[in-house]
Amino acid sequence: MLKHSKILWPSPCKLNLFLHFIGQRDDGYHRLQSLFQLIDFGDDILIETNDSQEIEFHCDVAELSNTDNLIVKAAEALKAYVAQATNQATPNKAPMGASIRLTKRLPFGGGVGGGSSNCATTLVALNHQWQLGLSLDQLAQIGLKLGADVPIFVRGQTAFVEGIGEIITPTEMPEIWYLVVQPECHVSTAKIFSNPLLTRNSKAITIRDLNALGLPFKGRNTMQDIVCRDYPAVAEVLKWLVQFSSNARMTGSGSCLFIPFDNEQEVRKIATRCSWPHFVAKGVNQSPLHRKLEGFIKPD
Ligand SMILES: C[C@@](CO)(OP(=O)(O)O)[C@H](O)COP(=O)(O)OP(=O)(O)OC[C@H]1O[C@@H](n2ccc(N)nc2=O)[C@H](O)[C@@H]1O
Ligand SMILES: Nc1ncnc2c1ncn2[C@@H]1O[C@H](COP(=O)(O)OP(=O)(O)O)[C@@H](O)[C@H]1O
Repeated sequence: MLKHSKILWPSPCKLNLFLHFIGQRDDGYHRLQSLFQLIDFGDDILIETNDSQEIEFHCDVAELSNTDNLIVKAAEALKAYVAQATNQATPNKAPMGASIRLTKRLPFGGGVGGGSSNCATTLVALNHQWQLGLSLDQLAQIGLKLGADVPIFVRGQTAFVEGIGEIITPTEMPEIWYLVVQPECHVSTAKIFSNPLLTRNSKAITIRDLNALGLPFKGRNTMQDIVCRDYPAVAEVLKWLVQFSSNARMTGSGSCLFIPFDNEQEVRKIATRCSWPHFVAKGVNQSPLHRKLEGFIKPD
């Protein structure tokens, strides 16, 4: 019989240290190249499994407290995948119920991937707690249908990313500090992607070029100029950040911006002068989610 468990899981965020587009697929989706830096800061997801077949979801943010949430969608997608994989003649009767509570710290729709990370954490956590034994590959496949950035969080490693987010090459980055600032506006990802001025033919690079070209910090986010033009609140934060670092940059399709720093004290001092919502956190090569998972799997 399945032993029930109650576990608190981390759901970290990411920063795109550079981001450009090298073409479009037949379905219109843009083929990107990016360095996804995982960050040791994020939401918490508390999962308690139970004997029902129901997914119960609670969240401290009213706006996200509905079944449209990527957490609920992840749990349902996992159940559907298992149901399909199980021989119909001997349907899987194992209880797949859970009560899930999200504590939200990450801005949503800010380009830090909070929703995608919540989705990935739910897949990885429920696979562990329901003892499904699916591989990270299988979980990434399920996740990709729910969002392009989900597989990166399922893999849980800082990585050079291609395709629309499904081609992932882990790479080690210096584990430095970041100040992440959230301008007072929400950027529509779809709107930025549909802007005719967006550069869609950047020169494709290889992972070897990362060092040779001085990337990621010498790279750029090709969405940044368009977002700054359409959203003055983003331009205002960028202007404030560039006085502290020439590497100030937007993450994803915005609206959040960041500056990298080697020195924690220095970045924390700058943060005290920041009047917009913000956080300071460290870049990590391995996701805190996978560190937690390893803790369960490692022998004593
Ligand atoms: C560009 C990135 C980099 O991380 O931005 P952020 O979401 O983090 O800000 C992501 O890959 C964003 O992917 P994702 O988060 O799945 O985008 P969605 O909001 O689902 O996409 C909204 C719309 O943007 C377009 N879209 C999205 C991804 C992509 N590679 N090409 C596209 O053309 C599609 O029209 C899609 O319907
Ligand atoms: N658990 C969740 N956390 C955050 N956003 C969610 C969640 N579930 C669904 N969403 C929806 O997904 C959208 C994008 O979320 P998010 O991944 O945080 O954006 P981004 O990739 O720009 O950081 C949000 O605006 C929200 O409407």
